[in-house]
Amino acid sequence: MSDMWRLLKLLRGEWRWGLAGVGLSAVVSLANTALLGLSGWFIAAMALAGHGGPMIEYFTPAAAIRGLAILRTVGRYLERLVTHDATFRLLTRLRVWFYTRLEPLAPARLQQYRSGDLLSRIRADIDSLETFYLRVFVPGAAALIATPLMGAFLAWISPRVAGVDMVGLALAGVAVPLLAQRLGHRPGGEAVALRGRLTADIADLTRGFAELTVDQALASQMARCEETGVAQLGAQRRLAGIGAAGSVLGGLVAQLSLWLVLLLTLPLADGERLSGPDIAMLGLLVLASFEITAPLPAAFKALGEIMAAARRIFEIADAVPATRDPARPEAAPRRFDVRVDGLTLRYGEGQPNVLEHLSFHVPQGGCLGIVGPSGAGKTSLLNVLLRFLEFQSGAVEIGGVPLGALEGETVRGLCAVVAQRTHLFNTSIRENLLVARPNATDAELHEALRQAALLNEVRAMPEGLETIVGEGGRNLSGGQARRIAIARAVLKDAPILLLDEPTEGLDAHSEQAVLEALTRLMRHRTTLLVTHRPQALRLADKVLNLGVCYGTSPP
Ligand SMILES: Nc1ncnc2c1ncn2[C@@H]1O[C@H](COP(=O)(O)OP(=O)(O)OP(=O)(O)O)[C@@H](O)[C@H]1O
Repeated sequence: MSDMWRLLKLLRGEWRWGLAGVGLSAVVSLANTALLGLSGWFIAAMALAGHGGPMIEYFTPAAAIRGLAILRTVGRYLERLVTHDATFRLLTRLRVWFYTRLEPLAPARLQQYRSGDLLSRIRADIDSLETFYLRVFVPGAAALIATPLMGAFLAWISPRVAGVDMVGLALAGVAVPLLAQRLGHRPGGEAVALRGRLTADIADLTRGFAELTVDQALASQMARCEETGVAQLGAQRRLAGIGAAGSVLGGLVAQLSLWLVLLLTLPLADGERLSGPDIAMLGLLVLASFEITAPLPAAFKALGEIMAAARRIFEIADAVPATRDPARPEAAPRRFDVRVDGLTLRYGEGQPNVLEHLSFHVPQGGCLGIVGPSGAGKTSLLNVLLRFLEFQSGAVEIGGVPLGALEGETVRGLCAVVAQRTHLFNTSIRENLLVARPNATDAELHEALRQAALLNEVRAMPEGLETIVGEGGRNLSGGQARRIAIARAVLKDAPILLLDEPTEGLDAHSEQAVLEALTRLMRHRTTLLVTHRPQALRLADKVLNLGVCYGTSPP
């Protein structure tokens, strides 16, 4: 119930549109029911008049029928317009809300999620929440408004007919939907979880296509995707079956109510307490009134799926970011030496310390090489400096200002990163460079490429700066991708450089080109260089061996 309440609260921002949609939906349902009832009465009355029965004045009912038909058509059009507009507004609001919750979690708190699963939450799960408004909230609230009005009108003509209709509507609008919701709870949850798993499996398949092909594991990964797909299809099929059974049951209740109303009212016709046309009208009113509750079984069947999607969204939205910005942040420092004093870091309660009592000082413009075995905490240290991770004890300062007193954005604005893996977007070299400085001129881009020792190679490409780098930069060599990262760092012109294995995986020739570019880049910048390559380590003034410290300044 608390998840449902939170979902309703998310609608709050669009409550005017929401209420307009509900109001229009209720009006359309009532107009439709009245149209059918009145038409039945009119046809029956006209038929009786044609057979010598009482004469009727037909202008008024004929005009009312036309009016109701117009109201129904225009109302339905407006209802679609308003509810769909409200849905798009809601989707925009939800996606922005979710993104603002998601962003501070990256990267530390999102590492536990598979990227495909996250994508599924951002896209498909949010779409499921949209269903909550269109398929659950609007028809449910419209039924709550229209049903009492319908009951009051019928009770005015015949309390017994009203009683039958209300019992029928309670069965079709409450009991059947609740049953559908109960039955749909499990397959709905399964369908959402399987959808996330399938997206993640497919993302793994496409990303790791080359490796899977080489290791002859493509068939097994595809079989895995197919297995998940089949399971998801099974859950969807069960849900569709429940929805269909709900509709059938609702229809059955409507038909039974009609028969019951006829059984109750036909004897009254003899006593002339109800005319023949009145009976036709009552029967059709009762039958048409079930249109109000018709969408509810399918909607409630979808509730399990919707709530499972909501829980997946709330799980991310409620996660606490790894670092919090201070309430009163300090201004960016003017000096850029880095001091670490007694730093201890672990990834969670009960987890071992990754870094323990670590101390060093890198003077402004100096370069500290960092070495250590795999798992020693080199990347974790860089992530602390980027304010991606909070540490347990000790002090970290940039230019004498404690890291915790600065906003994450400020800290990251002071740092440029060149890592082993450069994220390249599947677009032109120009766009990939503009990430670092969106308003850079062509001359600045060329200068950055020159400093990164990449200008001649880009000029030799037929498309030059407009060359598309391909998915994950696959049209470029590893060395070229690394030098794009260096060109980005040049464009960013940040005073602190964090280099994480910048020459790893490169051949001797590419390594030399990257090292020359790095030497230029590091001039006048404070650098922390994580590497185990002897060539790269020569760039460092001092070396810190995580585990064994030597050559570092005293804290
Ligand atoms: N998100 C995380 N949650 C829990 N433990 C983590 C997380 N990230 C890293 N670790 C652990 O922290 C330790 C240090 O990892 P880190 O990646 O910093 O080491 P590293 O020295 O950079 O290793 P490598 O040279 O292999 O990249 C490892 O034991 C690793 O398993």
